[in-house]
Amino acid sequence: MEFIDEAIEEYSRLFTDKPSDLLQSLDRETHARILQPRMLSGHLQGRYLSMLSKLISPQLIVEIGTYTGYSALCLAEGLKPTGKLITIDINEELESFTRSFFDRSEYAKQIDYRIADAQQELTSVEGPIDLVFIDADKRNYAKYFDLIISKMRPGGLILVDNVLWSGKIVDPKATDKSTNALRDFNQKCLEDPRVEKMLLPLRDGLYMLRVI
Ligand SMILES: C[S@@+](CC[C@H](N)C(=O)[O-])C[C@H]1O[C@@H](n2cnc3c(N)ncnc32)[C@H](O)[C@@H]1O
Repeated sequence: MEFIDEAIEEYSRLFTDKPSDLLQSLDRETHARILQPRMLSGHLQGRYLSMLSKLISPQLIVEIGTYTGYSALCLAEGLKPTGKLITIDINEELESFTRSFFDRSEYAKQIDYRIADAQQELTSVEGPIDLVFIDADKRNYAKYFDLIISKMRPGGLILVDNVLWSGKIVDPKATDKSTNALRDFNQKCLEDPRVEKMLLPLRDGLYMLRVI
């Protein structure tokens, strides 16, 4: 399901800053060479992540689900000069492709790319975390949230991607495990008094959770 009319989306892209040459190249190469390129955040969401990160000016960003690194490079644009971005992905087959783009970026020294299962890796990440982007396996979103919430800086931001799941979230006929897990996750966040919440219908749905 497309949430926004294609012409409106195209107009929005026209009136939004273009991604860097490196990001445009990463987008093209991912579509040409890597399976499931739809997973890449893309132009509009990427610029949104970059702008939020610049507003926060984070010292520590944690990303769960690197894929080919598009969102990581967007989020890194807002890092403090001494800041660090930890990005975790379980898929070692993407490592050399993704690392080659990180290495060519001006943020190369600030990006700590880890090939690991996020649940295990997150236990060793120390806070305070200023900004989190959860964008991995949907069925474990609640576990990721539980693992990071106590490490967040008060006022920090947790962003969660795909929470509308191509519209399946509101389709009563959709009862697969990922859809149900996302419904439970969204409900859990709604009921959690530790976060302010805003579900933004950008792309596939971005849940914005500000830690109180
Ligand atoms: C939607 S993609 C991430 C897209 C990326 N954030 C972007 O916007 O360009 C999801 C990624 O999560 C990774 N993933 C799935 N299960 C994982 C796990 N248990 N631990 C770490 N990464 C996982 C997948 O390998 C995949 O690359």
